[in-house]
Amino acid sequence: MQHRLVLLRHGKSEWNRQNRFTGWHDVDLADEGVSEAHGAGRALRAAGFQFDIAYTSVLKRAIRTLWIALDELDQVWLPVVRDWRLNERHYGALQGLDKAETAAKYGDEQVRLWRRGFAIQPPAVAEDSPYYPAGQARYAGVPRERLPRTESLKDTVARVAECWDDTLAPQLRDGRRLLIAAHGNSLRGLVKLLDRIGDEEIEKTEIPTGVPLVYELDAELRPLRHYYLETEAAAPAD
Ligand SMILES: O=C(O)[C@H](O)COP(=O)(O)O
Repeated sequence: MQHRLVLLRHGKSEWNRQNRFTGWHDVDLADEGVSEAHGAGRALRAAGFQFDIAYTSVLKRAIRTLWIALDELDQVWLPVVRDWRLNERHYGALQGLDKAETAAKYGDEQVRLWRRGFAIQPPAVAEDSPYYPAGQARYAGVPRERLPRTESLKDTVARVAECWDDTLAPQLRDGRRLLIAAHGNSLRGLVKLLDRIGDEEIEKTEIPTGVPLVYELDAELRPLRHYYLETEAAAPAD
């Protein structure tokens, strides 16, 4: 093993709890999600993990999860980079909708296609929608044409791949130990890249909230194995 990389999906959020499509909406952690974040940090510390740099998105549910985990690791001094390309997938006009009500309105199959179809984009938000990110201060440095009104998983994978190529992989090659606190679909995208999972196959990959996923990589950053740490909140997933 040459490198170890830890991926951590944020703890359960208020809208996860309410079963609402969240996407780029900046919702906070639910109390349960705060507990999950503490459990993740304690599991990492118990397993002896230390990091050189952390990456996260510009959404508070991931940032706060990282802060809590670093506090448990006694590494709050760690350099942290917030990169919009690690944001959750933008869910377009579905953001804010209850997933069950949406299925009742459009049918289970349509919602399944929107949620887990690889190249399918939900309906886009209008440019005057509060869910259109252009004009929000946190995206001031992002060219307007890059800011989505909706995204497929394919779109999300493309921006995560760019972040991997220009930032994450070079850090690993330089021997730095990375902790990445992000979102269900941006991490599914990273896992897809690492494990070379097919466009159809990725539908079966789900990542639990608040459970550290450890990747052991060879010198060429190819995965040798991956595993979840056991946390107080969750036994290792299969
Ligand atoms: O953005 C959201 O709604 C969730 O974080 C991910 O939702 P999904 O599991 O339906 O893609």
